[in-house]
Amino acid sequence: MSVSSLLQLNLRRLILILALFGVAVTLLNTFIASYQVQKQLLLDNTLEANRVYSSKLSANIERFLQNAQHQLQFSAYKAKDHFNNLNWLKDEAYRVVRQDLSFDSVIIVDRNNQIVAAYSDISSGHIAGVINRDSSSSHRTAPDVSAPVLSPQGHFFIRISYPIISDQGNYLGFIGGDVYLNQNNNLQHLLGDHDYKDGSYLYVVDQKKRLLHHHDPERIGEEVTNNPAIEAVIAGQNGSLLLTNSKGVSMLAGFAPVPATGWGIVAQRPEKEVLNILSERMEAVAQYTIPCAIATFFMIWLLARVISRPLWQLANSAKHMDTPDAETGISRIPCWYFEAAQLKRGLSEGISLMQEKISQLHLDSLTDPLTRLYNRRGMHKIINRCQINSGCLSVIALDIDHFKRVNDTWGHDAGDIVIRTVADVMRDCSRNEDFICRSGGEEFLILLPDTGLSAATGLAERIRTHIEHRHFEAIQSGLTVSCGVALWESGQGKISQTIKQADQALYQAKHQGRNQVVQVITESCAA
Ligand SMILES: Nc1nc2c(ncn2[C@@H]2O[C@H](COP(=O)(O)OP(=O)(O)OP(=O)(O)O)[C@@H](O)[C@H]2O)c(=O)[nH]1
Repeated sequence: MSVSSLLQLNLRRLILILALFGVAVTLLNTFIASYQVQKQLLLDNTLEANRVYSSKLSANIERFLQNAQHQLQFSAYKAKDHFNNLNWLKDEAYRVVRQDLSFDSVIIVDRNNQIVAAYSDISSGHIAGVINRDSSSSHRTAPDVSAPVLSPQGHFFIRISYPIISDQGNYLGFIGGDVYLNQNNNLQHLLGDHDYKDGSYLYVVDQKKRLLHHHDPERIGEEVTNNPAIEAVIAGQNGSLLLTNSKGVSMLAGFAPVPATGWGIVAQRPEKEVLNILSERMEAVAQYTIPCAIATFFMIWLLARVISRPLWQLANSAKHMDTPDAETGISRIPCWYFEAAQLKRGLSEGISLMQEKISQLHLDSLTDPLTRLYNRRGMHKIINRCQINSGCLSVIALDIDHFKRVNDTWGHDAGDIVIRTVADVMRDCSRNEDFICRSGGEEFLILLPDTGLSAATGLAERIRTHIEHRHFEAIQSGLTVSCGVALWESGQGKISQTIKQADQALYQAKHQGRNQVVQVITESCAA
């Protein structure tokens, strides 16, 4: 197949190109729409999941702090009755630390801010000292959660304290429980119990934007600035947003404040991790879509073939419209849809009309329009055909006598009617297989295949007699004809020679007085 024929557009290729274009655009649209929708969905879901997670954690921390305060409240209530019993106070400090993992150390302080009892469960065993409760403060009698404090050992902790009030309502001191932010305690369990496999993590900041909890221990205590999530959460907001963190990584952050402490909890996940999931999903979409698209394209290719086939076949048949079996060929083409069927009908009608016209033209070219007898061209065709046949052929040359007088007397139109009537008589008297030709104005030739001289002469006589006794309406009278008859036998020479002989015999008949038949005597064939 040449390059130019490959580049040539046809219906099948046009349908295929259209289908390919349609399938590609649809696929692309599906992909883009699916990508955008899924991306937005994943981002929104992740943001919401982080917001919910940080809110839940915030509520748990609040509950933890309330529980811790309840514990201290109970101890303060008991301690008021034993405040002068140092052993009891030490046992109480020990009990509070050891009864669960709420506190890492406990101190009991008198009204002069002097520690009267203490117990620590952390490895270094230190006591952070009296902090954060100013005895002159108006808050001295209220329960309290301190801001994060850096211990002399460099560890952040908070102190939850509860005042000890005597039955008379006098302030005796307070009991304080320290919770270290890097120790094995309940608070740490709440913050640290997270799965970081998908890149998610959380951190906690205090009001000074310092990191109190972070999966990277090196960053604890670091002050974080220019982080919109931190700014929002320490302002007491609960929400989510897409941000770029201090390392330049795009993060999906959800945040919630802890009202009791003013802390902010931020749970976040790298956007890249979410987009990785999206890529995997899009690959899955492609895996489902592409085979379907290929199948669709294949179906369209098949359909294009089926649609274009009748048109191809009709076009090919139209190239051979002039052949006799063109119409049959077209009628066999299956046209299963309306337009092709219409085209087929149109072609069939066109072919039959054209063939009718061709036949008519062919007939017209061989016949004389006045008499519908063969003209000279038709006559030569017949002679050529007869020439190659074996057997014999008789020739009658016939001429209307004194026809000039008919024209002169009755006019040319009447002359035409006479010529037509003579032709009809010749047709009526001869056989179907005989050929009657109008060889000139009022001259005729009758070719009689396989007919001997006497039979031919008999026919000529019959015609002559018929005309002699006929009344011609157009000229209000009768007329006569003269005939010359000759015989041709195969191997004898040319038929044209025999025609000349018949003409000579006719001339002789005219010369002898007209209205007679003269035959050329040669060796006759069987009549
Ligand atoms: N009406 C009519 N006349 C024709 C036609 N063809 C030839 N003629 C006339 O036929 C006449 C032939 O005349 P001539 O050849 O002189 O022969 P004729 O008068 O028949 O005399 P003879 O043949 O000797 O008997 C002419 O007058 C032609 O004009 C035709 O188609 N129609």
